[in-house]
Amino acid sequence: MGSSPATVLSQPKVVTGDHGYVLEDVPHLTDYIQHLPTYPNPLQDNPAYAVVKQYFVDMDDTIAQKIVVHVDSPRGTHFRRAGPRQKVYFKSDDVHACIVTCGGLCPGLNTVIREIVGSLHDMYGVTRIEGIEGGYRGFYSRNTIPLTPKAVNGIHKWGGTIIGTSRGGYDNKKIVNSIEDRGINQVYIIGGDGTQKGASAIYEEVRRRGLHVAVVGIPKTIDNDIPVIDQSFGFDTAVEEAQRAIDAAHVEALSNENCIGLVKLMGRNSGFIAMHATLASRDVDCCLIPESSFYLEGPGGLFDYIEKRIKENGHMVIVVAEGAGQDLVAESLRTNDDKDASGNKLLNDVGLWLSQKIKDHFKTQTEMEINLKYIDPTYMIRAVPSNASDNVYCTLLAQSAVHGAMAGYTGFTVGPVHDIIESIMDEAPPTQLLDDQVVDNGLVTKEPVVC
Ligand SMILES: Nc1ncnc2c1ncn2[C@@H]1O[C@H](COP(=O)(O)OP(=O)(O)OP(=O)(O)O)[C@@H](O)[C@H]1O
Ligand SMILES: O=P(O)(O)OC[C@H]1O[C@](O)(CO)[C@@H](O)[C@@H]1O
Ligand SMILES: [Mg+2]
Repeated sequence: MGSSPATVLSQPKVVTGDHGYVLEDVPHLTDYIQHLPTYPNPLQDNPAYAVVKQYFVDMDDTIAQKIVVHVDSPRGTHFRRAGPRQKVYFKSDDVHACIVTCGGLCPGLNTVIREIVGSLHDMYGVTRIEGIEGGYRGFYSRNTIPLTPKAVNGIHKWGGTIIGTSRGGYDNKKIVNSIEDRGINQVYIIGGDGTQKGASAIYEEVRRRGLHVAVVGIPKTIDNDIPVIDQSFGFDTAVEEAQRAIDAAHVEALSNENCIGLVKLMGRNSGFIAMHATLASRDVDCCLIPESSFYLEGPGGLFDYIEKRIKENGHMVIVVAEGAGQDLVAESLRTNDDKDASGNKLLNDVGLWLSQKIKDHFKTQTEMEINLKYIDPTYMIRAVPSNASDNVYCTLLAQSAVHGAMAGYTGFTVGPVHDIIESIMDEAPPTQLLDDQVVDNGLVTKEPVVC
């Protein structure tokens, strides 16, 4: 087996075809290692799959990013479909896999860990799987945790991550040295935008060294702020959990005179949790999100609206995403330039600030006496185990990641596009709204489809 280490950053693999067809392909080990041996996929001998007629994904299957088209639209961007391939680029006995979780907690982390272990073990007969403890820094500062099917059996019922997580501590050279020294050849990296930027750089360094190592990212963010994919895992659970806080705020608001129930929900740069929880609840009068600015005073301002709703209804419920109104908070509090260990800007507490502003306004500017009940369930919505639908989703993601690595793909992430799981080039996902999302009256919505 010959290898030729690449000296420059890998180029995006883009394949074009007729009628404006574009395939954003994912890197493969054979892009930089020649003459890699292949093996038949052991799944073909697995009795569990004997009844399935076509189990393997056709090598040419790709999925269109946009499914709303016009008669003369170009075929547009496509992604490679994830799933098991007929040929694999690792002998099961030779696989030495590791899993790491980084960034904030998210429901479903343990399910993904469990299902990576289960897929590697049950589908491919892999027995050497280790957990990297406490995020990226664990690669070079901690011992690994052996992950067997028995060790991970019940963990999908628990919140958090059994291997721990952290922010900061990213050292590309030390991490890749550790991968090389330990003889690890499959790296599963579960985390958000920061983590995936780190994963992409790990892939580049692995490639530069010409290593037979597959690097796979599994996108995680409770904020659901990843473009391209339909939804991130744990989001459904978080929205469900947020309902409890909104329900409590509504009960308080209903039961007390002139009462405002105010709930702050997670969402640093995006209001997806706040918006979905609002749409699901139907008890929320006003939802404030980072994507849409608002103002407090004067006609059309928030105070004006609160006064109107209280007069009409005797109560109201407000949901505010943690990243909303940061410009306004910064005007009245000191500018906060603090950052967390990963370099993320630390936000001012919009919930407390808004509570105080509303109370002050009604006390000093109106005759109306109000009651305000503030609920901050921040960590409660992400420290819970994943719900049933997230569990199924996490399982599919984990299986797709394992199939992709076994098939020799590397430097990619997996995620659903139109409910079909794709392999997507591993590059930093920007945290911004997609083209087909519209902002209207403080609410962000995906463009509706009429069937
Ligand atoms: N640009 C980057 N390059 C390399 N590593 C990074 C980069 N940004 C962040 N990291 C590393 O990735 C890890 C996780 O980053 P971060 O704390 O920002 O969480 P995240 O993955 O974005 O998840 P969350 O959704 O919780 O924000 C940290 O160890 C951090 O040092
Ligand atoms: O307090 P921590 O653990 O840094 O995490 C808080 C952040 O994590 C997130 O949930 C993203 O994972 C953000 O919504 C939030 O700002
Ligand atoms: Mg992040």
